[in-house]
Amino acid sequence: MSRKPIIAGNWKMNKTLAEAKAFAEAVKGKAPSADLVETVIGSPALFLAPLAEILNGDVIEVAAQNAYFENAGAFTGENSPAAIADLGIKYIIIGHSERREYFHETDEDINKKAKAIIANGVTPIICCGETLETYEAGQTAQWVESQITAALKDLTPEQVSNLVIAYEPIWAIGTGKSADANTADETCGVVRNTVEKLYGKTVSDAVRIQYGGSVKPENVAEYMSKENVDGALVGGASLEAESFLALLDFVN
Ligand SMILES: O=C(CO)COP(=O)(O)O
Repeated sequence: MSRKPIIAGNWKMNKTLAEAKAFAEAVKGKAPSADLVETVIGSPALFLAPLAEILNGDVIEVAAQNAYFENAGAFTGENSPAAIADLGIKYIIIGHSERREYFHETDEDINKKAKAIIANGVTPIICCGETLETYEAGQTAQWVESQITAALKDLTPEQVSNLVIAYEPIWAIGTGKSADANTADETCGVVRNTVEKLYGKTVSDAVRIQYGGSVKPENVAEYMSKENVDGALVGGASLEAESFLALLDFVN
């Protein structure tokens, strides 16, 4: 089964407008062919429009880092999936552990967001992952299975086939302490088996699963060599243009 690799940067709450634009100008025209790998920049909402404009026609896609689950209304401070879709944005990251922890997002919210995003023709990148405590208690598989089952509730097989899921162990995010490639492969395998149990093998063979947590140019190829790892969701190492582009070198 060959799934197209997908490398996505997640800038989190970093950069000014000038820095975001300079980054886009620096990477424009430099990513490998979209036949080999999909390349995505996850930007704060403020910079989505200028990034989409600079990268219009380039192989690099832009992703939002969040969206609300309503298309309009009295929801001060939120951004709708409809408005994000209207900018030509292809992906929206949802359920990141930082959103779950600091902004109290629940599995139910994430499921509603997934549905609203898909209804607007955008692909969600749905994050899951366990705390250090859960990992050390040997409960990772049950935890991730439960998060994924809740996030996918009521989605159709076709919708799930087109999704991207990111497995990000919380203990490996921004810590420099990455899960080793076999552990990442094993838990991405748990995600795939969960999808298979819910939707069957055709769907689980199609869904793309990223690993995230201290991925760098030096270790990305090892993750990408694993059966169940189809991509990476990268924080720190996606912030500088040179390092971001170096994450794509594994295709050569
Ligand atoms: O949370 C992450 C990406 O969403 C991972 O962040 P780091 O790559 O900085 O560990």
